Amino acid sequence: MSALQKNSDTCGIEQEQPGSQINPKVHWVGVALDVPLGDGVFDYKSSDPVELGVRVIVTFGRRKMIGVVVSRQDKPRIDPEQVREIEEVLSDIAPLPADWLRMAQFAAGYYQRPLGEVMLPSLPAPLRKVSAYQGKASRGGPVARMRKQRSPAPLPDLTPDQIPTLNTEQSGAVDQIVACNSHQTFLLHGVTGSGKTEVYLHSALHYLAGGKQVLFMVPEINLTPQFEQVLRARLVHQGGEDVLAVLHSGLSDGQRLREWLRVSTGQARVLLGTRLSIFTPMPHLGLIIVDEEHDASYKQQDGLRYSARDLAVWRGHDRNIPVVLGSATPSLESWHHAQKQRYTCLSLRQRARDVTLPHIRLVDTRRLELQQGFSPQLLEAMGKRLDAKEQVLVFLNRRGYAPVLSCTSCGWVSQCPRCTAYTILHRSGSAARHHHLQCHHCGYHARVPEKCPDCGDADLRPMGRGTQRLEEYLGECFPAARIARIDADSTRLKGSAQKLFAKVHAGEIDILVGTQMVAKGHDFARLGLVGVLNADAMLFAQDFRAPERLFAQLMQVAGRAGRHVAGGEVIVQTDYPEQPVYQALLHHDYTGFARHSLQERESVGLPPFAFQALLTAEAKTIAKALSFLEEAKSVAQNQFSAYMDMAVTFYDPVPLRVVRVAHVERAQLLVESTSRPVLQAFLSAWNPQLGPLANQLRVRCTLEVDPLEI
Ligand SMILES: Nc1ncnc2c1ncn2[C@@H]1O[C@H](COP(=O)(O)OP(=O)(O)OP(=O)(O)O)[C@@H](O)[C@H]1O
Ligand SMILES: [Zn+2]
Repeated sequence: MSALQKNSDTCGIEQEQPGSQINPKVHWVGVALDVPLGDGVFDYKSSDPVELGVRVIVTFGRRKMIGVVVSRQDKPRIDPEQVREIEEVLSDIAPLPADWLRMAQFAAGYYQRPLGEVMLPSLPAPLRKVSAYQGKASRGGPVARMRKQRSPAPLPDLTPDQIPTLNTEQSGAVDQIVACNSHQTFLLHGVTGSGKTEVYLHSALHYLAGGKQVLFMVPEINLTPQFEQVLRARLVHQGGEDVLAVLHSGLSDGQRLREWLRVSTGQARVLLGTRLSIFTPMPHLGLIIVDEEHDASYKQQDGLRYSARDLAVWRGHDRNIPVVLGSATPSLESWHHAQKQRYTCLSLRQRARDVTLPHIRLVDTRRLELQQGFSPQLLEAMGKRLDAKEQVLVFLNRRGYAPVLSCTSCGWVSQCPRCTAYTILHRSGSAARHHHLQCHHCGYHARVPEKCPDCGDADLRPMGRGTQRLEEYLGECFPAARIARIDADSTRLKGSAQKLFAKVHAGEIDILVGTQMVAKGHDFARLGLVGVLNADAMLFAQDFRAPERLFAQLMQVAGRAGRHVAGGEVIVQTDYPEQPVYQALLHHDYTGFARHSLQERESVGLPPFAFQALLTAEAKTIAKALSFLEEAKSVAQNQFSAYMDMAVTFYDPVPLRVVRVAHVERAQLLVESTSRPVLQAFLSAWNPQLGPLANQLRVRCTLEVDPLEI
């Protein structure tokens, strides 16, 4: 066994106890390390007292690592002879504050991860890399190096556009938010274009004036750079040049460190960031805003699978400050909390500008002849809008040229050799060198075969369509129109999404074709018509959240139409116009949709009326994955039967919808309870058994709490 054993008992963060005994000669501490063992906290010693929250360099096994001191104890929990000395105490930044430590501890417990795996990855990379501190290149460490560098040139002083006067609904909402001087969670439910941003801004300015910091979370920043500019322009007048810091995954390590330091020292007062920003220390935090709170990107999908929105509510409660969750289509979880008066609902029912919500038309495609997926109605409406010099948005949530390539004589279809999935035909431009087949699950690339690999026939045809094919077809239909496609392919290069959106905003684009990237948040001024293709694909998905997601997506994309000029229209093509999702959309009826969906969820005991955790297994074969899950289930039923009596229930292990990805086969086991504390207690007991079992059966497993996709 290595010199460092994992602590046998659960090592939480020390609650400061006045007068607690500390050995005068040796100081025993618990250090959280990014190591997937036990609770992620390991014993070390020091001859000097060490503060909680301080970062230290230690040796773990044979490696040097940076860790965070999270506890001090009278004696170590392993043989004192085996405890190593802390090598270096890093004092280039202040100790991580107590509330940050508390939140990390909460997240580790709630999401069932070792504490070190929560803490360390949430810090900017240079602060957790030993090489940044030791060796020739370190030059005093990353913080000192950064201070020596010149600060980036000051940003141009932007004058804000005309600041609108709040309408009655907006000022009512702001009044309630700013009147709150303790914890309260507000659900700002405002229809698309109702001016939620102004409510956030006014509330933020109020807390800034009171000397507080504001955390403003958004699902994505790359897509909405103009929002950052607007925010900056509005804030500098109150908070000075340095007021805004921005954090998202597109920043370099150095940029991220700089922004993190500015916020955690209290210098920058507003942090605009994506989900990772929830873990930034903010000494004067006074308000948290979560825009588009329903957005799935608040949920991290690997490593620590946390929900930044849920942690925001926790943090607000812990710091005793208000939290504002805003959306035109709140998640059913948040809506349910509001219905139960746990959250305070603030409603904006009207659009802020003098326009109504767009008119929605369902085009029944059952008996229609479609041309490349377009109904005659949609094409005609597009023509009219273009003639009137308005912009048109065509929404299809599928990138690539066609979802599969197929042989007309033998029925061969293009399949990924590594996954149970088709390869997608990609074709940007007409030259054959721009054509290839791509797997959207594992990234596999292949050239397009000249003839069928099975029968040799040369007649291979694309089946179905993606955004590239729509773009091509629209070019033929509307040769004079300037068309832009915005999807993950067209925006791969850094800055390209910004450029494309800037062109749309500048009126240099007539038709915008895009995936869900174009659906959110954008305040297009000239967009008159939105056309939605192939929404039905999401209608009958297995996941019980699929209708909720579809409805939110349709409401959001529809909400891009007619925001500044009257007469906006949305055309949704469907084979199932009678479906409740479409009927609710037709009437812009979020409330009705939510009521109906919650009733349904309640009657079958699904979230938010139940709490779930998902155990996923990955193995060489599906049989192995399934047998691990069976074994895990029987461990639960045999060893923890008390929880089964307390309403913890298991579904059967099942293969994932796409079973094999990159040669790995996957299955899942869903656990559910009507009580969150009971589920939590059960998971804490069960989870430590899973790692050893998985090792034994040569399976990789992950446990996810509150999974969004099932
Ligand atoms: N009080 C107001 N008077 C006039 N215009 C306003 C007012 N408040 C906001 N606006 C304008 O209304 C438009 C929509 O506002 P905003 O983008 O904040 O909507 P939103 O509620 O965030 O919508 P979505 O959920 O669709 O993103 C913007 O162009 C904004 O400048
Ligand atoms: Zn693949």
